[in-house]
Amino acid sequence: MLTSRANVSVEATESARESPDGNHVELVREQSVRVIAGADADADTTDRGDEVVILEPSMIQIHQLARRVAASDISVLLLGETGSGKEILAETIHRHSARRDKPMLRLNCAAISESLLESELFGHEKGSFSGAAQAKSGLLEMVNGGTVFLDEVGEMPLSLQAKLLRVIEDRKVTRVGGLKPRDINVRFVTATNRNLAAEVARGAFRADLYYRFNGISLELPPLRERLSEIEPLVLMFLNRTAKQIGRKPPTLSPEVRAMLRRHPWPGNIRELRNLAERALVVCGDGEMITVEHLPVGEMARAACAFARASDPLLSMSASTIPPPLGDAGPGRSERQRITDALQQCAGNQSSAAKMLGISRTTLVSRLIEYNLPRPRARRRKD
Ligand SMILES: Nc1ncnc2c1ncn2[C@@H]1O[C@H](COP(=O)(O)OP(=O)(O)OP(=O)(O)O)[C@@H](O)[C@H]1O
Repeated sequence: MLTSRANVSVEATESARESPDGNHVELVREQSVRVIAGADADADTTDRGDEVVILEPSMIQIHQLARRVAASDISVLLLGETGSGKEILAETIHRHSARRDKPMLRLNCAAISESLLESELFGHEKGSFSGAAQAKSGLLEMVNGGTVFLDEVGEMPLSLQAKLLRVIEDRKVTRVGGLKPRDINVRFVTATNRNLAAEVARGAFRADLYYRFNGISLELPPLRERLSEIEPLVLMFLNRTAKQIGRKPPTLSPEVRAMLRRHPWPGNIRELRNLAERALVVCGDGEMITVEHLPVGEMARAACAFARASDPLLSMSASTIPPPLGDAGPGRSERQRITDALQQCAGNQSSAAKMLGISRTTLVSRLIEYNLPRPRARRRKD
């Protein structure tokens, strides 16, 4: 059974509070951090024993497929944005494969130089290059019988791609500076956040190696398309960090919950984890996490850069709203002017943009930048 709603419970409590204007009492729903149950034998955890949250139907499907695929020896290519959980999926594949009792080794192809990458993969003989004081077996030899996880494989230099292809086809590896080919038996799981097919098309990645790696590809959706997982993930990270530093688990304010759902999470779960850990250390013990505990400016900038990168129209619209005469602070007044204009135009974005003297796309980018809710499109009456 995959990690499911059953063991990712979010406890909700309701409490009565005076409204901000003091005129009435309102019910406030707070979600408190769940107590993470001990991992059951079949639950998904990372190799470090951290709990993995998988709630979104698309994610459940991918992890189920990964487990099915794990049983065969087919090579698997994992696609998805940075921080979306490719390494965790690679671990799942290894753990559910017949190679589970052998090692799984990871190599980040973007993190080291070409020559080091080659000697890490293939090993080297003594004296084969300056600094090679000892002979060293490479990853492919060391992991024999197990799984090699090549992360960011799209960054692998073409010359090394050719050598690796040879190794895969011959199932033999020769150390750098050596002559003796050694038998190897490894399964490749590779990952990239690039469009590898496009890299092949532009000649930056070898087509033959791409087909070797891409026995089957699994694509992880970005976190912004996994809305049901955002809050449980935040709560899980908060709970974990609170435990580590001996704090009471905090709760989330309704504004924070809304903000977390609106943010596009360009850094995906890694970004969310950092944000949760930071929020916990800046808020008081057992306090509710409010917007003040979040790096709002940083989030807005990241959201804006993301919107620009994913919408060429936005990147072309360089116009800014001209500041009105006598403005106190440009950031605050611009945000306020947008809110006012939208209110006056009953949420009609085109009219509000006209009123502000900017294009509709600029208005949308400002809404994202200032973390303002986008008004829903109205239906025309026939
Ligand atoms: N479903 C999940 N539940 C809990 N934690 C997760 C989940 N997915 C990812 N994480 C955590 O988020 C962080 C990033 O995940 P991971 O390293 O697997 O992403 P990635 O896609 O391989 O990133 P990159 O492309 O940058 O290498 C890790 O700390 C990981 O433990």
